[in-house]
Amino acid sequence: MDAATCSRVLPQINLSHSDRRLSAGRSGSASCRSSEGLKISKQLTVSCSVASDKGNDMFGLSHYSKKNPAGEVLCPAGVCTYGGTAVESHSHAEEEKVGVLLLNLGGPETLNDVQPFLFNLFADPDIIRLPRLFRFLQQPLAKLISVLRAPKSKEGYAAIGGGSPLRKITDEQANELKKTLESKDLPVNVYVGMRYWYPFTEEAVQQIKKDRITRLVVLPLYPQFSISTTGSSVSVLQDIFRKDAYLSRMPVSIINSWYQREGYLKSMADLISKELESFSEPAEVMIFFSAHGVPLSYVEDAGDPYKDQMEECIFLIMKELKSRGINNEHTLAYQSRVGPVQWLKPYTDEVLVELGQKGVKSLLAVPVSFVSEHIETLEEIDMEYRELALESGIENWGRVPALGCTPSFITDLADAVIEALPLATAMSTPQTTSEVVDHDPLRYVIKIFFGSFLAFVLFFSPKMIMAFRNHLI
Ligand SMILES: C=CC1=C(C)c2cc3[nH]c(cc4nc(cc5[nH]c(cc1n2)c(C)c5CCC(=O)O)C(CCC(=O)O)=C4C)c(C)c3C=C
Ligand SMILES: [Fe+2]
Repeated sequence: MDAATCSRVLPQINLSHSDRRLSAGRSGSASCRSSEGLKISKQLTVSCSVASDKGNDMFGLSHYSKKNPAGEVLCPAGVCTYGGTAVESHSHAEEEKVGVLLLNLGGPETLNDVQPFLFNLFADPDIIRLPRLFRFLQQPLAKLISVLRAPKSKEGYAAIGGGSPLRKITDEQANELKKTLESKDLPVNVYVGMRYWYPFTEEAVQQIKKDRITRLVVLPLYPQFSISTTGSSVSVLQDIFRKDAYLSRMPVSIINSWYQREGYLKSMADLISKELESFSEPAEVMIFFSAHGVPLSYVEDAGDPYKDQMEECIFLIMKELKSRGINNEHTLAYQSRVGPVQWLKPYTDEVLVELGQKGVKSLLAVPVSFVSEHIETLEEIDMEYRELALESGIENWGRVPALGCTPSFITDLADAVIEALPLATAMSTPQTTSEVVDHDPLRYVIKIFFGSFLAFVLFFSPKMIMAFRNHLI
């Protein structure tokens, strides 16, 4: 187990752990924009908790925010600020130093990174959601699944050049965003914090603290909110912030989702219409939106707004295309399922086969849940799904590139930051009752005892093992 994996195993992440990871000599801090802090002379208005309520109501998603175990306002759509007491900026006399923190998933940079990266991913309780009783099994299970999954994942990463391009692309987006904000008279430091690989979110936050940032906008690079992506990254951030006196007082504004922004929708429509032109008969092309899936239980049991937001996003992109006279047929399907449970349907591979059988001859694949090229665009869509589509009778295949550093898109992100900045309030939250209860040793022993018994029955039943073998190897 390397230093990264080891530090991930620690149940409570705090800044001293990330210190250790930084000193392990990896290049994590390189991505943090730590240039000399830039200053804003104008005094910013500080918002109050009304902003978060508005965010929830606006999208009708307050059911999920109520489920936040810490009892905090975590609105899944729009800009979210913290419901606690609005804290004014650190000092009226001091000048603001604004930071923007881009949150992303992270990806293995070499084939040797693949298994520890997968371990970090499966050790995330927002990715494998075990009942409370089984939580202590999270890390052994993550180890088991990451080892089982690694050979298939390595094949995929080998096929796209031996590692994920995510870090490079996210760094480029950070640079472009910084330049664009500067051109709009907002000097900022832009930081990159990854959830499962370098530079980890903890490292970025460490740098934010060192740079004495006084106001922060958090921008997850996922257009739609899911518990498994933005939700997970924001939880990590909350954990770090609530344990640190300086950070817990810092005004923060989190942009939980931004799929409904006009600039994003127009940028997507631009890419789609441009790509349609490469077909001999553009009007005959089926526009095939392929989104990363999530297990069905996220939506049905946990109230994940991801599916609703995805469907609304597709509706809005198609509306924009229609306003430009593009009236092609379209469909939405979900890709990249992992493990033995049911995921959001319809599945991309099954729909491609059906469309081929129905006589669709031209198809344009549009990755829609992520804004960078990554393994699931470069390998899964460009190689696996393309081959499947051609075998199924589709003759003309195209794929829309991810937004990456498309200027109109970066400009829209910059506008989103500018709009979110005045809404920032302190993130400070007290420790929750459930966290306190977890420290009761008797309850802990009882949980371990019954949990082990149930886990043995469940995980080592032949059905379960077959399910993992079928899907994971
Ligand atoms: C909106 C985007 C994403 C959602 C939702 C999401 C949920 C999710 N993912 C897994 C399991 C894996 N994801 C993997 C890679 C991966 N996932 C996303 C995005 C979303 N995931 C991206 C951008 C990437 C690629 C990173 C890169 O290196 O390029 C992987 C590893 C690759 C593989 O083996 O297929 C796994 C595993 C789950 C279980 C999940 C929801 C619960
Ligand atoms: Fe994923």
